[in-house]
Amino acid sequence: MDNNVVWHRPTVTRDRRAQNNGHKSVILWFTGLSGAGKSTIAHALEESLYQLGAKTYVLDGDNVRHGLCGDLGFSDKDRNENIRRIGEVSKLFIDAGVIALCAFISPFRADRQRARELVDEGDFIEIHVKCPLEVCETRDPKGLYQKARAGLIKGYTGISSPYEEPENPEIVLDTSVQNINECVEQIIDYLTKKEIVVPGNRNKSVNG
Ligand SMILES: Nc1ncnc2c1ncn2[C@@H]1O[C@H](COP(=O)(O)OP(=O)(O)OP(=O)(O)O)[C@@H](O)[C@H]1O
Ligand SMILES: Nc1ncnc2c1ncn2[C@@H]1O[C@H](COP(=O)(O)OS(=O)(=O)O)[C@@H](O)[C@H]1O
Repeated sequence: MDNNVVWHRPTVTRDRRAQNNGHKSVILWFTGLSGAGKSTIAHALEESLYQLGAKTYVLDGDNVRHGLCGDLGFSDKDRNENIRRIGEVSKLFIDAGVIALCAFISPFRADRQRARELVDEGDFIEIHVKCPLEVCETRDPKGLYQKARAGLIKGYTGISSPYEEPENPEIVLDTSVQNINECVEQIIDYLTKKEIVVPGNRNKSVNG
């Protein structure tokens, strides 16, 4: 980085924003196979958090790849860059006081670890959206597994490209067993226990 670029300290800090918002900001990082349910759960959770009055934003692989990451494909290198950019963007979101819900396959442990290391401990909550490949393939909401099996998509995660499961995620959901509401409840319980949000207390600050 250019040595002549100097960080400018804001007066409206993340702590002040949290006080104003009545909740803290964290990164909820959903990782798992395509079709495991990352986007479905992230959007359902966002709906619940929105109803609690929380400021949220979903960053979703399919959407982000239309814009910010529209120049990237699915080689290992492009996936590294995809997750690097999303890590940086999520960091800005939490600085802005927003709960960032990131739904990306993010198949590589090292990429997720790098994203985690961009922020302070406790700010990055890894959620493994677990689901057996056979179930994801049966769901196949976009018909892409079928195309991958037919050899029409090269390097498809779970078929011809690896998925590295998280070793120590903060939260594990098994969408072959738990329904969407149960998954959302489990995350809200976690956020409540960690005093990130205060359900039923829309306007009360969590920071004092
Ligand atoms: N318990 C569950 N949780 C989440 N989704 C479920 C569950 N049971 C069934 N589904 C269905 O599984 C599909 C999951 O698709 P979704 O797009 O959310 O997956 P994804 O992990 O975001 O995949 P991709 O990486 O391809 O975007 C949806 O059609 C959803 O309705
Ligand atoms: N080769 C591929 N591997 C995985 N997903 C793919 C591939 N080609 C297209 N997709 C689609 O792209 C989306 C996944 O994008 P990301 O979450 O952004 O992936 S990641 O691997 O870089 O984290 C899914 O909707 C998936 O169905």
